Order: sequence, then structure tokens, then C-alpha cells
Amino acid sequence: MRIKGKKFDGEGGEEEEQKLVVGYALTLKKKKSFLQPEFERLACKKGILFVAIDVNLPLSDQGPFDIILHKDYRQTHPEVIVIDPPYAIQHLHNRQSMLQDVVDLNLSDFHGRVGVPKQMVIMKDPLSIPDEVAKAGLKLPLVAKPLVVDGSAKSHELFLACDWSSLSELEPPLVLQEFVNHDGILFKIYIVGDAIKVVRRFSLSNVNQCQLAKVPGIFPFPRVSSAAASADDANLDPRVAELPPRPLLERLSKELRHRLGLRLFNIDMIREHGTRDIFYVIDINYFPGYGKMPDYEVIFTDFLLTFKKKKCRAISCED
Ligand SMILES: Nc1ncnc2c1ncn2[C@@H]1O[C@H](COP(=O)(O)OP(=O)(O)OP(=O)(O)O)[C@@H](O)[C@H]1O
Ligand SMILES: O=P(O)(O)O[C@H]1[C@H](OP(=O)(O)O)[C@@H](OP(=O)(O)O)[C@@H](O)[C@@H](O)[C@@H]1OP(=O)(O)O
Ligand SMILES: [Mg+2]
Ligand SMILES: [Mg+2]
Repeated sequence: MRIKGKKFDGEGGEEEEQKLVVGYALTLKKKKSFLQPEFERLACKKGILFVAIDVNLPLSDQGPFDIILHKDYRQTHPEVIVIDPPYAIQHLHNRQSMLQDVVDLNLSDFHGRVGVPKQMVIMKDPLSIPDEVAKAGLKLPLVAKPLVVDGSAKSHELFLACDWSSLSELEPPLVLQEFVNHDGILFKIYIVGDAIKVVRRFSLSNVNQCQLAKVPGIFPFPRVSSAAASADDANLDPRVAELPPRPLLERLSKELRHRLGLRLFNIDMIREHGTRDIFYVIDINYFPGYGKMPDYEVIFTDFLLTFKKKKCRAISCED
């Protein structure tokens, strides 16, 4: 709380207000989607000031900051709260390691079951893919995803592979994941510290074996579950629309927060077609598009203010 502002105390006097200075190192695209005017205004009213970090200058020449928000920023400053640790963020940059904690968690009988689709990594040699996939026992259709997620558009270019021979056209390194029929609805679970918000998005329709035989090849995925595909107000079959049980979401989020060591991420989850309580986590994103999370302005502001409280407590302990 390095920057002091003036605030009227209501009795004609002025009270010194301590600003919470939040430095951010985010791409222009992320800045635009996250730092929306209404959010910045609310945060400012609550004493939070956002300041851009110049990644070309040493951090020690900038600030001082109370909190640093970043997605791919590696440097730290000892007294600053850095949200979140770079090594923990990196764990989500790889589509294989990102789901490992869900597997380890083994949530098999807690208001439902949560797993991950069968998947394998292909590092090189596209010609060997059909054999390797057959050996691993994966079933078609498969979703091919770039192994590394680095925020680039390319790392979000996915393909649906519908026959064996076309698999050799794919470009390693990639993850091949079994496509799970889920009635075209995806649940996006946003985490901001202890807060959880879940929304519905439209996703890919079910694929049946007949369609598979008729349409061999590999098909680029449309960005089906992006914001434009919100399904919250759609007239859906209630069995499909039903959100995953709250206790399950709370347990999953809490466990992943601890296991991943992260506070800002979202989880993409689908319900297996024809079931009520079999779920799959297919993707976890660090610092996702919070601009699309309902009430994100208030939730994010409250989250940042918890650090102000913690910091004040720490200072009064030192006194
Ligand atoms: N195994 C799967 N089974 C069924 N549908 C899937 C599967 N994997 C991905 N999808 C569909 O494809 C979409 C994109 O996949 P995924 O979320 O893994 O990609 P991404 O590029 O990481 O997306 P994001 O923009 O959320 O980061 C999902 O939202 C879902 O609609
Ligand atoms: O592009 P969108 O608005 O859909 O948001 C996406 C966000 O882009 P942003 O940078 O604009 O926030 C992506 O970040 P990068 O990997 O590209 O850095 C990634 O986190 C997606 O998972 C987000 O989709 P969501 O999971 O929230 O639907
Ligand atoms: Mg996703
Ligand atoms: Mg993703």
C-alpha cells in the first residue's frame, strides 16, 4: 500500500487511503479481455490501482508493487505477492501434465466420478501414429491437441481424427485424446481463489459410429466453446443442462487449487452422454478469459482485497 490517495471521511475531513498497487504483465489481448473499464472503475473505488509492468525493463526499476498478476512472467521481487508461482503455471503449459492431478485425485465416488479421457502423447514420427494409437488401445474418434499451450492461436488449433490412416497427417508433438460424447454441452468452472463460478457453453455434438464410417479424415475444430457459444439461456434437455453437483465442484476445485498451487484458472468439464454423474476434465487454463465470467468485477476485486487484508495483518504483527 505504497501509493497514498485522499479520501473524504464524511465529516469534512480527509483520511489517507492506502492504495493496493497491482502490477500486471499481460499480453495486449489479455489486457483487453481482463481489464475492462467497469472492472477498473470498481477496483479503483475500492482502492486498487492497476499498473502495467514493462517487461523490457528490470522489475526493480518499476513499482513498487504490492501484487503482481502475470501469465508468463518469470521474475519476482521478494516482498511482492506474485500471483501465481511461475513453475506451477508452467505445469499447465503441457496438455499431458495439466490433467495429471485430476488422475491422481481419483475422485470416483463423491457426488459423481471425475476422470480424464484416455489419452497419449506423440512426440515425433507421424507415420507411426496409427500403430502407436492401436497399441495404446485408444478408440476413434480422437481429438488431436498441440502438446504445448503457450497462449498462441496455434496452440488452440485442434483436430478431430475420424479414421486410422489420416492420423499420420497430424503434426507432432501432440496429445491424442478420446472424444467423449457429451450432448454438446461443456461446463466451464472458473476459479478465483476460493470463489467458483460455473457456466454452460455449447460444444461439439455427439459423434456416432455410422457418421464416423461416412466421414473419414481429420477435421479442424471450430472454437466451439468460446464466449459466443454461451448456453446458459438455451432451452436444453434438463438432464443435459443440469450443472455438476456443487459439492463435487467444490471438492474438485479445492483439491486442484492445492495440488496445482494455483489460484487463477478454469476447468473445462463434460458429462458423458447417457449418464448423470460421470464427468471428464478435458482442459485446464491458467488465467482464462475472466472478462466472460459472470460478476468477475466483484469477485476479482474481492480476491485482490483479501491480499490487502493479509498484508495489513502482517504489518501490524511486525509492529
Ligand atoms: N476429449 C474431448 N471430448 C469431447 N470434446 C472435446 C474433447 N476435448 C476437447 N473437446 C471440445 O473441444 C473444445 C476445445 O478443447 P480444449 O478445451 O482442450 O482446447 P483449448 O484450445 O485448450 O481451449 P480453451 O480455449 O478452453 O483453452 C472443448 O471446449 C470441447 O468443446
Ligand atoms: O479468447 P477468450 O476470450 O475465449 O479467452 C480465452 C483466453 O484468451 P484471452 O487472452 O482473450 O483471455 C485464452 O488465453 P490464452 O491461452 O490465449 O492466453 C485461454 O485461457 C482460454 O481458455 C480462454 O477461453 P475461456 O476458457 O475463458 O473460454
Ligand atoms: Mg478449453
Ligand atoms: Mg485450454
